[in-house]
Amino acid sequence: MITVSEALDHLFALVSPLEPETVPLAQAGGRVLVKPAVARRDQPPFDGSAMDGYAVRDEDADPGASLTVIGEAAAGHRFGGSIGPGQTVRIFTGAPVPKGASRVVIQEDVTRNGDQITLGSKLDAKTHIRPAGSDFKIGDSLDAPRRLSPSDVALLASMNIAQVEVTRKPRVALISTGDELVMPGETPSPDQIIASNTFGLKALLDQLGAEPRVLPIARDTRSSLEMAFELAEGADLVVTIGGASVGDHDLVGDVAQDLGMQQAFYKVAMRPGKPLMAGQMGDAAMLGLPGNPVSAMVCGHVFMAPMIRVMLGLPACPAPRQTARLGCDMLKGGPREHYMRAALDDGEIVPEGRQDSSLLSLLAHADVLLVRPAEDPPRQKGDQVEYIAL
Ligand SMILES: Nc1nc2c(c(=O)[nH]1)N[C@H]1C(S)=C(S)[C@@H](COP(=O)(O)OP(=O)(O)OC[C@H]3O[C@@H](n4cnc5c(N)ncnc54)[C@H](O)[C@@H]3O)O[C@H]1N2
Ligand code: MOO
Repeated sequence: MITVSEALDHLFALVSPLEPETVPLAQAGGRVLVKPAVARRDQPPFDGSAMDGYAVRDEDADPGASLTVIGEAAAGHRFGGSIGPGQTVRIFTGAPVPKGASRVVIQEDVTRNGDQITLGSKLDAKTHIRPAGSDFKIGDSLDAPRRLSPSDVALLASMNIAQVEVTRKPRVALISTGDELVMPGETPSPDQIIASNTFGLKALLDQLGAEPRVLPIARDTRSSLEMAFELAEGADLVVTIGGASVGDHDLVGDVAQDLGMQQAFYKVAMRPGKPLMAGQMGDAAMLGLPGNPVSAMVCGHVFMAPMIRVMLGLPACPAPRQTARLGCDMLKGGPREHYMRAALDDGEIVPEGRQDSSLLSLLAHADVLLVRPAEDPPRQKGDQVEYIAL
């Protein structure tokens, strides 16, 4: 059996960044920017007022001074003239600061009477002016590759970038396998259960920015599996669920190989997720996940997600790990790297008592996957341990 890290190296060799496409900014959130986006203007494009008040010359900004209001500057409407000695312009937040003014006195510090104002006895030291280009300047850029956050999208809009080049979404075909499965909402026979991890993986793929397609469930026969692989035609990644182990009805690996799948590996020294397989199938990468619901979901986070990130043009990295303080003692670990459902509370991590790979309810309640290396020695409360956020 190979290690998780060796398996990831094989998987990264099976995928490469997809081609770019251009999308309107309104559809750019969550997509991966392909090349740096360069600002087409300065922001703000003028020295602007940060407050509602009165624009004044520095020389006139004395406590108690009386000034004459000669006009108004509002957001979108500048005052065309300039301010001379003893003069002021009524100004609002976002308006260009008139020529001659070097500060804005907030209206709370002013008494107005007709076109005369009197400055208060205490003025703050701030200019309340945002200099031109103080946010960004023409030519400043947002670097790529980068998954565009809501804040990034706002920044791009501000840079007057209406369309962006992003990586095409990876097309992923999800094939559930097994005579025991029915789709959610259907009526199972007494021996059947509902396909669950299929939909968990679909949600994960949506979140990762892929384009998942849930195919009809393949039954435990060669012909049904062959048909499912046929339906997966056109996918960049084909993900099968179940039928990966050594039982008489576990046919996925055999059928895939008969259809030309070049196997990269089978079985990984991890728990859960041991009977994982992967390979190249025509133009697509193939990832065969174990059927146990938690195994499939854990492999989704540990293997499928990093593959998708590479296809999106992001760096080839394992799922990011963080560290936390263990909240209890743990006995010696086993021979396989163990991904344990755990609670993380106030910086302290505590694994669930039960770790059977069929228990989805525990996965749904877990905050993180605590990662124990193979042959981990006994651990004490307070030790630092690694985890992957869910
Ligand atoms: N003799 C051995 N038996 C098993 C081994 C082994 O090493 N030797 N490994 C066990 C491990 S570990 C796992 S994991 C499972 C993986 O088996 P398969 O990938 O062949 O999965 P199935 O047998 O098809 O299903 C296992 C389990 O999961 C349920 N399942 C399958 N697909 C779904 C789905 N889409 N949604 C919900 N539940 C699903 C299925 O009904 C089974 O209960 O093998 C062990 N056996
Ligand atoms: O690896 Mo299985 O995936 O332990 O349940």
